[in-house]
Amino acid sequence: MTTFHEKDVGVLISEEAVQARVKELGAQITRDYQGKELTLICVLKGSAFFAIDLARAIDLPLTLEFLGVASYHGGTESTGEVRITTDVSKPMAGKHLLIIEDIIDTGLTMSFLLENLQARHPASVKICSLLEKPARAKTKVNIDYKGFVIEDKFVVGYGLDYGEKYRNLPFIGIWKHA
Ligand SMILES: O=P(O)(O)OC[C@H]1O[C@H](OP(=O)(O)OP(=O)(O)O)[C@H](O)[C@@H]1O
Ligand code: HPA
Ligand SMILES: [Mg+2]
Repeated sequence: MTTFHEKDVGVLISEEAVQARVKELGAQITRDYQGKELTLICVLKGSAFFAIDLARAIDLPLTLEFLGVASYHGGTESTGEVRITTDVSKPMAGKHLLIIEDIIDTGLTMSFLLENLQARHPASVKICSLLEKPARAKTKVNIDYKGFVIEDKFVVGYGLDYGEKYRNLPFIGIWKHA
């Protein structure tokens, strides 16, 4: 049992609930992309755990790409400046892209990603996010595959960090000191 977090983090969405929802999303994506060549864009670092679990829940021959961006720099507020830290390994032209995110909070990261990827002339771009926090939205993002809508709390776990910590918790938790 992991217990290091208990003073600082309370459970919001259990490991079981997260895993059940990942399986449902995987089944839905499998149905929707039949006959298409799917490329999953795992947005580092936050979506790494979700993207890997989701990839295993999709019954299709897919390609996995990693794209690193950062704007929170370990804190609880977006700096508003999104930077690419690692780019994908191949041209994205003509591909069916599904961007995988852990959370859409202000929406600034996803707006940046959409604009950046659309400029590479893919066949299609859709969005899959495990979490949406609508209370903080600064720009409207249409999420094609959504895991859970959450309240206006800073969350950690299952890829999400505070100061680079807590990504390895298997559940979504609320950071108690924000
Ligand atoms: O909707 P937004 O307000 O833009 O917030 C969402 C983004 O912020 C987090 O990334 P972060 O910049 O913390 O980098 P990380 O994934 O490496 O933690 C998260 O993983 C999303 O990518
Ligand atoms: O609530 C959050 N937690 C961790 N990282 C984040 N990045 C955007 N929102 C969050
Ligand atoms: Mg972060």
